[in-house]
Amino acid sequence: MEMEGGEKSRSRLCSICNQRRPALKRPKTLQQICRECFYVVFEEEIHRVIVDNNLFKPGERIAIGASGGKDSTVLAYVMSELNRRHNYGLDLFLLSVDEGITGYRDDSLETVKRNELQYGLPLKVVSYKDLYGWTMDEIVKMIGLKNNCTFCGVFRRQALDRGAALLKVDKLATGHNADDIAETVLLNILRGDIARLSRCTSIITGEDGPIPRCKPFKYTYEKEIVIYPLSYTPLILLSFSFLFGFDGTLPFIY
Ligand SMILES: Nc1ncnc2c1ncn2[C@@H]1O[C@H](COP(=O)(O)OP(=O)(O)OP(=O)(O)O)[C@@H](O)[C@H]1O
Repeated sequence: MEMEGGEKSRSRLCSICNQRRPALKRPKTLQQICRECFYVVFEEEIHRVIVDNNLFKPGERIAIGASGGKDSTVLAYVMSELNRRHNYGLDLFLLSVDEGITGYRDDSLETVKRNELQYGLPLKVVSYKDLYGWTMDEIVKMIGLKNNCTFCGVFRRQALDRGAALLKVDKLATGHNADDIAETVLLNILRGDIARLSRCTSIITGEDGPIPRCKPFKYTYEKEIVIYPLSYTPLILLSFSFLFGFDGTLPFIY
């Protein structure tokens, strides 16, 4: 995302439609494109990933792991749009895990509750307190801060499986993006964990477990996920306005 000014940028046109002024340089391809073309290519690339990898079958019930963060919020919106536009025939649900972390998850759950209404997707919240009898705050009081992320990660994984079983879904889609996967690859190399290294880039995992998981954003750059809600969509913009302090201007515009 580079800002440029002056005569040179004014004379350029979007390299896709060749009609409008470019609004951004795509971090992924370095193409200079307009806002309108950006949201079309962003959504269509995800559609291609879904189709080319047979991520879903018509009639399936799919839970979207909804943390209230940017990735899963954009994923919920894009999946509900594509499901309608391309007639995937999926029953979509939002599934949130409330770890019981005061000042963190309680805030982001408010975003998920807004998404439930805005996108018209039923929401299921499963909490550590209900599943395990302990909130994460209570666990930290007992064990301290050391290793608490490891506990939380293991519990969350299990809680997502339990929530998915309660919703009777066929698959769980998560908002893991290309940057997350690159980070995991590097971590596994540093740890020398060959088994995980070979698994961590798969777009579908856990097919032999209770609920297969998939990553429709496997090839999507984090920067583009951040740009997407700013670039067009009124509904999703509403979800993010409090995060970005959106004032009607696009920071990446020339
Ligand atoms: N509490 C949660 N409830 C439901 N799903 C979750 C939760 N936490 C994480 N996930 C799922 O796992 C994915 C990866 O989460 P993680 O926290 O590692 O990354 P992130 O980049 O911060 O994602 P996000 O921006 O969606 O919060 C999320 O996109 C979401 O689909």
